[in-house]
Amino acid sequence: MSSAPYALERAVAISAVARASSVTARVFRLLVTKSSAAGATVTKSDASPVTVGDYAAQAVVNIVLGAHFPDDKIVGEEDAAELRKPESAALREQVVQLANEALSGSEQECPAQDSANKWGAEPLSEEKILAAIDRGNHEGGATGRMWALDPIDGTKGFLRGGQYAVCLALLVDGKVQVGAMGCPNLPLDPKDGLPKEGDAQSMDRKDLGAIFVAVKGQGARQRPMSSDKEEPIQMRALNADSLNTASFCESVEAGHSSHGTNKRIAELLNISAPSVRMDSQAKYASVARGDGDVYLRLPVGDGSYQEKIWDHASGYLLVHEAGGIVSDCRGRDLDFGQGRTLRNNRGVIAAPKDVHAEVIRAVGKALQEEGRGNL
Ligand SMILES: Nc1ncnc2c1ncn2[C@@H]1O[C@H](COP(=O)(O)O)[C@@H](OP(=O)(O)O)[C@H]1O
Ligand SMILES: [Mg+2]
Repeated sequence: MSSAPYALERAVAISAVARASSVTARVFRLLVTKSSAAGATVTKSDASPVTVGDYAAQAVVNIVLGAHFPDDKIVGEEDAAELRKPESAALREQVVQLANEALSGSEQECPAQDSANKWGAEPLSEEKILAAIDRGNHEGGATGRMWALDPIDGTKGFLRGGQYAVCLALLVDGKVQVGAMGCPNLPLDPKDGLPKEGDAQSMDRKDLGAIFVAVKGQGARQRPMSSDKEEPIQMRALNADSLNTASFCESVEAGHSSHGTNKRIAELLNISAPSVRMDSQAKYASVARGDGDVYLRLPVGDGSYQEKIWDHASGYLLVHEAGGIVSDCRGRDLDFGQGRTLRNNRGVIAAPKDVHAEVIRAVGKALQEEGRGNL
């Protein structure tokens, strides 16, 4: 193991994300109905895949973290309250089984050196799995060590067979120090193109699945889901003269980010390429490796929605370490030390560092035009 700062945290985060990503990919395959016919569509049988996948992935990550860093706090999206209800018995059983399967996986499947299985060789009891899920209920804050976890970010993408991400980040005194993101449906090489959503054959492509990892001050890298061959990644370096050649990405969901405002910002910047819509923090990974350049997440309506720290922490560090800046729509740094939400920020803008200020000027102008200059 390297002696670089946060080397152990980095390795454990990769391992946790790899194990959790294998759970989510398995859940998708088990619980959706899928025909093997060419071009067949994937349709989900009900809403349960995401629930089972979320809980099992959060249990796995929290158990791996707990085994290595028992004193660290965890701010996770899920808790086990629903799962503990008598009527959830069947769901609970699936979660326990899936989590135990992922935790017993061999080192080959999860090459990040936690094969010692510090949680023990025996399957964990139902109560231990539920308690592990509930370890994610920390309130966050500006002091100490804590992990932010989104076990399935981009729930809607997951259900559609589109993009989703398992996102984990270590915050120390409110600053992101380590970020790891598993993107099971993202091609390793962007030239291969995104899989067609919901297309069974496309989902079985062997070139899909990447883990992105960054440590503050040590750069950003990507690696395949199933090997430890890492490559550095970098944003495209844009300047004022080339900004009009940029491409930008945004959420698929019109309720999560104002598509109209995003479009106007692109117009103001003379960007003519249409937006790329993608679910989850895979957007951060995509711009961090230069598939696209700018990520626009302009709030809808009065901007009262508070973004969640687990929806941005790992992506924020990836982009910073790949040569970019991530801020809110006024250009303020994201403040991860305010609890479970980014309550001091509104919206999110990620761009290469030399053009970020220019993008923020266009954001301000577009919001003024809409009478939302006070956001
Ligand atoms: N009104 C809103 N504005 C912005 N983000 C929202 C939102 N409502 C939900 N979200 C968040 O948007 C995330 C998905 O991001 P994206 O739209 O980029 O795919 C969701 O994460 P989950 O899918 O983990 O619930 C959810 O936390
Ligand atoms: Mg999320």
